[in-house]
Amino acid sequence: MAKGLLIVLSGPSGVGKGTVGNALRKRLPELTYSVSATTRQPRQGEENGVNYFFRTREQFLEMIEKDELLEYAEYVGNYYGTPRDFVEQTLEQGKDIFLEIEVQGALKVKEKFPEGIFIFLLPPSLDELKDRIRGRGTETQATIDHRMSVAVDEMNLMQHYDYAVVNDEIDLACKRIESIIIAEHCKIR
Ligand SMILES: Nc1nc2c(ncn2[C@@H]2O[C@H](COP(=O)(O)OP(=O)(O)O)[C@@H](O)[C@H]2O)c(=O)[nH]1
Ligand SMILES: Nc1ncnc2c1ncn2[C@@H]1O[C@H](COP(=O)(O)OP(=O)(O)O)[C@@H](O)[C@H]1O
Repeated sequence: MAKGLLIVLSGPSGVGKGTVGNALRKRLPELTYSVSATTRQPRQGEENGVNYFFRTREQFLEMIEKDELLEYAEYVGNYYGTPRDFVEQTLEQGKDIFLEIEVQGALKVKEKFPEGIFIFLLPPSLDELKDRIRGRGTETQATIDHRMSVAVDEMNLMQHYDYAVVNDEIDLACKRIESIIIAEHCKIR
């Protein structure tokens, strides 16, 4: 049986990865989504095992030690990582798996899965990006400034990706991602 496709959506904080990822879940319910582990505190409405596996720093370090993570990154003071077994089992079953992760982690996944499909989500402009981070209301001014400076560095890594998708409108961005997945399945390998 052919293996599934590993699809990675990445891009700067606040660009809309979570929003587009959630919209995609509704449009493409047959796609399997990886749930990451993190040491950050749950935000209102977030559920353990659904949005993230919320873990203590000790638990996370143990996952690293046991090599249970496909990749992990420290991002704005917290750890985030992709549980390895779930990704590998999904691909072995011939199903596609979708990861929504930040840029450092995506590049580590690329080293292990160069055949993956790497999609970079872009904001319509940097001003719009700042407005989105601020508008979400989850950040203080200091973390907004930090996230913006990280975002500018992250944009420079776009060249390592296969596709660039502008998140101007959520529906359009989803349609572009859906089209990429369809095209990749039609590709002669
Ligand atoms: N490397 C890596 N990054 C992740 C993972 N899960 C989530 N992220 C990224 O971590 C960053 C921060 O996530 P979060 O705290 O939920 O904030 P938000 O995505 O900016 O709302 C985002 O860029 C996520 O895409 C993961 O498993 N590995
Ligand atoms: N296409 C869009 N147009 C307008 N606002 C958007 C769009 N996509 C996302 N947003 C808003 O931008 C903010 C950041 O989105 P989020 O999904 O949390 O980003 P990320 O996961 O990349 O950090 C949220 O307030 C979200 O509602």
